[in-house]
Amino acid sequence: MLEMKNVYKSYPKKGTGFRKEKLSVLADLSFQINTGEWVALLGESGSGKSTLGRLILGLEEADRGSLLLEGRNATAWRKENRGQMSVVFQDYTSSVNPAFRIKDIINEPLKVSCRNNCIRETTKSLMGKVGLPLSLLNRYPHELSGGQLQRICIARAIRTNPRFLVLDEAVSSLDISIQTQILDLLHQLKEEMDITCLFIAHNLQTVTYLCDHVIFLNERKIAEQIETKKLADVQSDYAKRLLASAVQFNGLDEELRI
Ligand SMILES: Nc1ncnc2c1ncn2[C@@H]1O[C@H](COP(=O)(O)OP(=O)(O)OP(=O)(O)O)[C@@H](O)[C@H]1O
Repeated sequence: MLEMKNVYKSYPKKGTGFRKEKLSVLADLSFQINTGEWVALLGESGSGKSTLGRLILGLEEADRGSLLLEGRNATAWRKENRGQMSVVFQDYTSSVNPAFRIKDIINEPLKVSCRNNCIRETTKSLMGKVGLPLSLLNRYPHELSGGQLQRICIARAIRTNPRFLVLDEAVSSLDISIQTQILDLLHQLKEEMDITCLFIAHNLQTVTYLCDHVIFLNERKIAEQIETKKLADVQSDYAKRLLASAVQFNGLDEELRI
């Protein structure tokens, strides 16, 4: 479905005036995601995960390297497949227009992808799918809880029945019990929909629940890519360290609960 080859990305360094110094964020990055796979992208804060997501979504351009979607140049693919790639961001509040009613927020994607053949869901069935009552449709975003609003963002993301979904820390800012509900919802969507997903995350547990593969991003490069069920066999020092800290944390958590 997606193939990234030798991609480089940098940003101008702030405060360097005319010297035009660059901050290199991704360097010589190559990986692929097969159709139907859910792949987690794990890495420390600032390691370039969201930048990578934005390159895939076409919100930013790589300095060099190539990105293919279903074997086609990504820019051409996106033009030909409007509504077939969507995203859910971490910050559900800023990703909706506060002046829009919920029904208009959910239907926003239809404005850009008006090909009727990709619209298979009614607003009603979509609300059922994300587990929300129809009575919310006439409300405004500030009248919903964080968990409800993130469900609305998910409903909007799947409005056009996309083939590729980017979840950029989509559960990170919700409290634990709501996180669990949203993860269950995503799990259900994974079962029901024919969708390929890049799941950008910090938390290893969310990843093991949802994803088939894990990519560890470290120091601008991919440290390792491995099947989730083989996580115990990671080879790179970075992935080993990240796993060890997660296991330690969970152990502590268990102790605290007792
Ligand atoms: N538009 C931008 N201009 C300049 N620098 C940027 C820009 N976007 C990101 N960066 C820098 O690029 C690096 C990677 O940022 P990015 O947001 O991709 O990391 P991340 O792994 O998603 O972090 P987090 O987990 O904290 O969200 C950071 O050092 C960040 O400050």
